[in-house]
Amino acid sequence: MTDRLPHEKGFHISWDQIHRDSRALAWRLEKMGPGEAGDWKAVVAVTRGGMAPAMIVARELDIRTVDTISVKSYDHQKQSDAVVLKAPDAALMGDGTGILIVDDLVDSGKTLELIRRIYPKAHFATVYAKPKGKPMVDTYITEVSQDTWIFFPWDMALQYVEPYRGKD
Ligand SMILES: O=P(O)(O)OC[C@H]1O[C@H](OP(=O)(O)OP(=O)(O)O)[C@H](O)[C@@H]1O
Ligand code: HPA
Ligand SMILES: [Mg+2]
Repeated sequence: MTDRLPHEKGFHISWDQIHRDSRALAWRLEKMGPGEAGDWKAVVAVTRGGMAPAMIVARELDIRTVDTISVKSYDHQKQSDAVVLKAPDAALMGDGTGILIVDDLVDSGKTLELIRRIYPKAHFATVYAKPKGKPMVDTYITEVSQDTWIFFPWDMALQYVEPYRGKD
């Protein structure tokens, strides 16, 4: 979904902000992995929005094994109609143990619900979370209200705005 509904508030995130928030996510996830050192086996980005946060998390935590999962959800149909378009490496994933799955945000929770069903033991992390989707996330940084639409820097461009006093 790309259009903002009339009741939705806009929350505009700059590159600097997503970088800071993704770093904060990484620091929170440090030592939370399984095993003695609390390390993660791999980071899996939920494409496409999870790729920038996943890269920043992987860099901060020095994780070199990074894979992707692509989920397509069909808004006009039922939740169960979300499908995996591209799966990560099966041998790497197993049941998800030791795997850190990263997305930019959770909204309805539909995307992560599907991924959770496939990898029940994985750890799910997002930078932003809306209340409805929160039960699907293990770790997140900032909560926004359900009626907020988050605008990410990769979907925006700098543009001219009229001076405030010039508006009618
Ligand atoms: O919790 P949900 O209601 O499932 O929504 C959250 C998902 O929706 C957006 O991705 P989208 O499917 O729009 O694709 P994109 O990442 O390629 O932009 C966002 O990046 C999350 O992955
Ligand atoms: O608030 C949002 N912003 C951008 N993409 C999204 N996909 C679901 N919710 C959102
Ligand atoms: Mg996405």
